[in-house]
Amino acid sequence: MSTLFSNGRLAEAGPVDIKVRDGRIEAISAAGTAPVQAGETVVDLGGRLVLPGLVEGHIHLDTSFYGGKWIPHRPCTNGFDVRERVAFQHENMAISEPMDVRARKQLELCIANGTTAMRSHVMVDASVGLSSLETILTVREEYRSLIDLQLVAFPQSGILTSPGTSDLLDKAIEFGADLVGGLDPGSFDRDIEGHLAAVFGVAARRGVDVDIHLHDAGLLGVFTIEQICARTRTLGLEGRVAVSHAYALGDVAPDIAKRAADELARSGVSIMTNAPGAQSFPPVALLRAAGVTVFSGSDNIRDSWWPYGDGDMLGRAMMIGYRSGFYTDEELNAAFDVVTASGARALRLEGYGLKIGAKADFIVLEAEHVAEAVVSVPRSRSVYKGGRLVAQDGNLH
Ligand SMILES: Nc1ccnc(=O)[nH]1
Repeated sequence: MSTLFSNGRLAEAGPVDIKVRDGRIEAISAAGTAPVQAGETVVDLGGRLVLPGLVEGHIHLDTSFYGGKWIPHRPCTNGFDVRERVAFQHENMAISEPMDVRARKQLELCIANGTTAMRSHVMVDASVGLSSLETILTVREEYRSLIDLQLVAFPQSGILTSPGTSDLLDKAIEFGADLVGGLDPGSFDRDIEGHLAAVFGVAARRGVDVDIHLHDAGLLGVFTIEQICARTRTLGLEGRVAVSHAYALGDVAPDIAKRAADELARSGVSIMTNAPGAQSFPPVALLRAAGVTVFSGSDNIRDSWWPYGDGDMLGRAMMIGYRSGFYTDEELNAAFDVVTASGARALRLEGYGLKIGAKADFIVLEAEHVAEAVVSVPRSRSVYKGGRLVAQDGNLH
C-alpha cells in the first residue's frame, strides 16, 4: 500500500514529494517529479511545511486528571516538597475518574497535537503495586497504531523508604515496562548510593534503560548527577540513561554547570526539561554546546503538581525557547530540535525523522520555516502516523 504526499515543504530541502509505503518513507524527490503509480493514493500537501512527529519525552499518564473535573491546585505548606506533592496526588487520584479514562484523554490530546512517540512514567510503589502499570499497558495496546509509547517503572514513593519497591521495579519490567526510573536519591531516600544501586541493579539485570526524576537542588543535585554519570559509565550504559528535571543545573554557578555538562556528555546521559514554571531549570544552550542531549516533555498535565499543560510539544518548544532567551533562528531551531531529533535520540527511537526508510510519522502545518513554527505555534495541523492521517486541527481523525 503506497501513498504519495505531493507538494510538501521540508525545512531544509524545499518543495518535495514524499512516497510512503507500508508505513515508511520510501522516497523523497523534488515536488512534481515523483511518478504516480496505478492505484496509489495522492495527498496534496498544498505547499505546507512538513515536520517530523513531535516527541513527548516525559509525561505522567496515570496521574493527570485532564478531561475530568477541575481539581484546584494546593500549594505545599512549607516550600516545594516532593513528599507532600505525592500525598496530594494520592488524595486527588482517589476522587478522579478511573485511570484508563484519564489516560486515554491525555493520550488523545497529545496525539491530536502531533506527538507520535512518547515516554510516560508510571507509578510503581508499595501503595499501588503494579496496578497502575497494568492499566496503562492496556491503554497502550489500544493506541498502538497511533503512538509509540515507552513506559518507565517510576518509584514515586522512593525505593528504600517504600519497602518492597526494589522487587516491584524488577517485576514491572517483566510485566511490560520498558525502563526503570528513580526519584531524588538524596532527599527522598536519603541514601544516594543505595537508591542508585537499586535502580542500576534493575537496569543491569533486565537490560533496560534508565530515566531518573531529580528535583534535588544545588550541589546535592549536581553531586547526584555525578554519581549517576559514574554508574552509567561503569555499566557501559552511555546513551541509555536520562535525568529528568535536573533543576540543580539551573541553580549552580555556570562553571559548575559546565563541568557537570561535560560529565553528562562524556557519560552519554541526557537531560529532560519541560521549562517548569517558577523552578530553576537546566541551561539548555550550555548543555547542548557541551554535547548533552536535551529533550523535553509536558510532564504534568492538569494534575496535583500544577494546573498547566496542553499536550502540545510545539508549544513546549516555544516555552523552552522563551525561558531560555532564545531569539535567533539558530536558537529557535535548537528549541525545535529538543522536541524532535534530540527527543528521538534520548528515547532511542527506531526509524525517526524525515528520511528514506524512516517511519512516516510527520505533521503538516502552515509556517514559513521551523523558527516561525516555534514562535507562532500554529493550532491547525495534520498529523500522520505511519503515513495515515490520525488527527486534524486538534481532533483525532
Ligand atoms: N514533576 C513531577 C511529576 C510527578 N512526579 C514527580 O516526582 N515529579
